[in-house]
Amino acid sequence: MDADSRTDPGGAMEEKEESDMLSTLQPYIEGLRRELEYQEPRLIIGLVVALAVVVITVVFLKYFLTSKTVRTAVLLVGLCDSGKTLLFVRLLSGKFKRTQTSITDSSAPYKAKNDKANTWTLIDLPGHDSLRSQYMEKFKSAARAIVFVVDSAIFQKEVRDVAEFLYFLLTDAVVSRNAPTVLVACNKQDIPMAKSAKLIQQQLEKEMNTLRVTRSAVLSAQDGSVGGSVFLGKKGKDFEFSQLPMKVEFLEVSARGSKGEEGEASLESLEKSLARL
Ligand SMILES: Nc1nc2c(ncn2[C@@H]2O[C@H](COP(=O)(O)OP(=O)(O)OP(=O)(O)O)[C@@H](O)[C@H]2O)c(=O)[nH]1
Repeated sequence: MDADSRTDPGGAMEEKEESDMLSTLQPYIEGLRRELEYQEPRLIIGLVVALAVVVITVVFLKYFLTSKTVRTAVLLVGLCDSGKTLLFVRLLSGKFKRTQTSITDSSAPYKAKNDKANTWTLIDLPGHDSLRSQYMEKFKSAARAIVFVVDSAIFQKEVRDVAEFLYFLLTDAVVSRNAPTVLVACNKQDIPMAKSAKLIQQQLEKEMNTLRVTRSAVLSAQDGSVGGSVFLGKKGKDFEFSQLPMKVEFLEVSARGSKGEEGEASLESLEKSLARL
C-alpha cells in the first residue's frame, strides 16, 4: 500500500467513480459531438441566408425611400377661360397682362411667400378639353399641388363640366397615390355674379356624387381600380371632399382684381396656401 492510498482511500474511490461516469457518458458525448459536426454547416448556411435577407431588405427599403422623386410642380388647371394664364402671370410678376387661349404649357420658377422661400415650378396647362388629358399625363406625377381654377361668374352654367374635370383628376391613380394638395381657386370674384367658394364646394360635392354613381359602375368590385382610376371618396357615403386622401381647399380669388387692369390682383388666400406647401 503506498502512502497516498493509505492516507486518502476515499479519493481513489471518487476518481474511480468519476472515470466510470465518464465512460458511461462517453457514447452520449461522442454522439453530441458528431451531431454538432453534422449540424454546423447547416447552421452556418442558415445564418448566411438570414444575414442576406436582412441586407437585401435594408438595400431595398433604402432604394425605395430615397428614389422617391421630389415633387416640385404646382399645376394650374381648369376649364378654358377660367383665368389660369392671368393667374400664372399675376403670381409670378404681380402685373396684369392680356391673355390668349393657351395651346401649350408654360412654366416658370415661383418663390413661395414663406420664411424658407421654397421655390416651386409653376406650370400653366392649356384648358381645352382636347389637350387636357395629354398635359395632365405629362405633369401629374410631378405635382406637389394642383391649383384647379374655376370661373365663379359662370359656374352655374359650367358646373357639370367643372365636376367632370375635377372627377377625372381626383380619381386618377397617380394623383390619388401622391395626394398633392388641391387648391380650388374660385376665380373672378370681382364680378358681382360670382358664386362663393362655399356654394361652389357644395354644388361640386353634389354633382360629383351623381357622377360617381354612373362612373363607378365600371370599376372592379375587387380592388376598386380599373384603367388607372380609383373610387372617389368613401363607399356607401355621400361624397365630400374631406373623404379624399389629399387636402382640398376652396379659395376665393380674383386674378384681375377689383380695380381692373391697373390695380392689384386679390390672391392672398392662394398665396398663403402655396406658402404652406
Ligand atoms: N373679371 C375677371 N376676369 C378675369 C379674371 N381672371 C381672368 N380673367 C379674364 O378671363 C379671360 C381668360 O383668362 P385666361 O387667363 O386667358 O384663361 P385660361 O384659363 O388661361 O384660358 P385657356 O388658356 O383657354 O385655358 C381673360 O380675358 C382674362 O382677363 C378675374 O379674376 N376677373
